[in-house]
Order: sequence, then structure tokens, then C-alpha cells
Amino acid sequence: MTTITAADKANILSEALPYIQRFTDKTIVIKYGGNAMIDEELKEGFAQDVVLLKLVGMNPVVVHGGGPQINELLDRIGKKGEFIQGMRVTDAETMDVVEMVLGGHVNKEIVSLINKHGGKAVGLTGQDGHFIRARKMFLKGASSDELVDIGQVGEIEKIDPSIVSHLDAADFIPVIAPIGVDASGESYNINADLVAGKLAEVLKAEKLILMTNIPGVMDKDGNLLTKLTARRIDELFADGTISGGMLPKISSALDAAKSGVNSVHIIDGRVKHALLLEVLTEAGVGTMIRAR
Ligand SMILES: Nc1ncnc2c1ncn2[C@@H]1O[C@H](COP(=O)(O)OP(=O)(O)O)[C@@H](O)[C@H]1O
Ligand SMILES: CC(=O)N[C@@H](CCC(=O)OP(=O)(O)O)C(=O)O
Repeated sequence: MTTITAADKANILSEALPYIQRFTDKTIVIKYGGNAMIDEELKEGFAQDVVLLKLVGMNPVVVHGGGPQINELLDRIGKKGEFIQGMRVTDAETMDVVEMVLGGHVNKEIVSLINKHGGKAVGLTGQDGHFIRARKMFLKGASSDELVDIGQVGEIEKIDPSIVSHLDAADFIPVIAPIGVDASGESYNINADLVAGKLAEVLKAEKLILMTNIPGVMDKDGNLLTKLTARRIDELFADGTISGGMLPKISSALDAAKSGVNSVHIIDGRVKHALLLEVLTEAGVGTMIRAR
């Protein structure tokens, strides 16, 4: 076993200095996936990391998922969760569960944890100030003109960044549940990766970090792909290497990179303090997505 001395600790701390200098005043959008909310210790660690980033001058904005947590409540009421192309088929009853779990339980749990560690978190859904405008999403079917209806699932029409920017400027930490709304006030279930990617774009974020339950994007032999560009991603889509929940994740990561977000990463949220390691150290964790 290696022992960490006081000098090692000091070195580790001072390694953070150039990153703090580089990212002060910069917006960092963090997608906290439901699969990375495994236990209390990890959730506490995540909340501490977010508070630390805020205290050293960055603007962390949290977008959370909660897919497994929605499945759990659906199970309890005897309903089975169904996904097509990484998107949940959402009938009216499922939408009620989605709003309860994402807008209620998961959102408030993260807000409360961040506040417990000294941050000032504020929970929002797209219903607040109608800031995430959505329209019904249809998936592409097997033939080119076939569209698949998956219920009350939304795609983003636009995001108004002003509420989030006001909260940032007043030292609050926005914690956002991926629920959108249309002009008539109808709610839509939106994949959290899509909300995080679009939010990073409209906030002109420096970084987008997608925290999930796998070390990063893997090739067919299970090797971690540390860097991916648009061309390689097209190949991985075409040969079926990327599937399920990784489909919307990579698409929104690539869209964010193409729209000017400087660094986009998919990292393993099951590693304690993965967020700090990504932002403040040299340890390159996970997969970095670049437009070119
Ligand atoms: N090529 C791939 N590399 C890594 N994960 C992949 C790949 N293709 C599909 N996946 C799946 O995508 C999952 C991550 O997506 P998802 O379950 O939606 O996570 P989250 O809840 O964090 O958004 C992984 O756990 C893995 O099962
Ligand atoms: C349309 C759609 O699939 N919405 C997702 C929203 C939550 C989410 O994205 O959660 P994770 O990030 O934990 O997977 C769902 O209902 O599961």
C-alpha cells in the first residue's frame, strides 16, 4: 500500500491552481445521471464537489436524470418501463410518475444535499418561467418516412438561459430537472442528456460533463475510447457499437462540442469525486468528445 505524505497532499492541492485560474467565472454544465446516484456516499461527494467548484469561482449548473428512480416507482405501481432508442415511452400515467420523481424527489434530494454542504442550490424544472420550451418528439422508424410515437416525450424547441444566468450571478447553484413545457403548458419528458447539451450551448459553457455508470465510451472489445471526433462517432453509430442510453448522450455531447462548448466529457460517476478529478486535476478521466 502506498502512503500519502503531507508533501503529496500539498502537491495535489497545488496542482489545482492552474485549473482554478483557467475556469474562474466559467460555466460548467454537469449532467448527473440517475445511474451515478448509487449510494449516499457518492451523492454526498457529488454535492461537496459542486459546492467546492462554486466556492473557487466557477458557475456549476446541474442537470439531473433519474431514469432508474422512475423505473423503481413504475415497478411499485405495477408498470414496466419501456425504452426505444434510449428514450422512455411515456403515456399519461408514466408522465405523472416522471414529474413526481424528477421534479419532486430527485430534484429536491440534490438541492438539499448541496445546501447541506454550504451551497445555495435552487431547484427548477422547465415549467419554471417556461424556460425549457419543448414540442412532441417522434423517433425515426425502420423506413425513412416512418415516425414512431412514444407519447409525451419532448424535444427541445428552445431554452431561455436568463433564469439560470440570474441565479449564477447571485451565487445560487441551479439544479434542473429535464421537464419541458409547450405554449399551452403541457409537460414533456425530455432525456436529461439533451437538456444538459442544449443548456451548455445556450449558456456558452466552458465545459459539459456527463456523469454516467460506465468509464466512458467503449469500443466493441470493451476498451475505453479516450477521445472521439464526429467522424469516429459516425462509424460507431453505423456499426452498432453505440446503443441504448449512450445514443442520446453522444448525440448531445457532439452537438455541444460543435456549437462551441470547449470541452465535453463523458465520465464515470461511480468514482468518488469524479467531478473534482475531471475539473481540477491532470487525471484525464473518461471520454472526451471533440467536433474535429
Ligand atoms: N459503446 C458504448 N460505450 C459505453 N456505454 C454504452 C455503449 N453503448 C451502449 N452503452 C450503454 O449506455 C449506458 C449509459 O447510458 P444510460 O444508461 O442512459 O446512463 P445515464 O442514466 O447515466 O444517462 C451504459 O451503461 C451502457 O450500458
Ligand atoms: C425521454 C426520456 O427517456 N427521459 C428520461 C428522463 C430522465 C433521464 O434522462 O435520466 P437518466 O439520465 O438517469 O437516464 C426518462 O424518462 O428516463
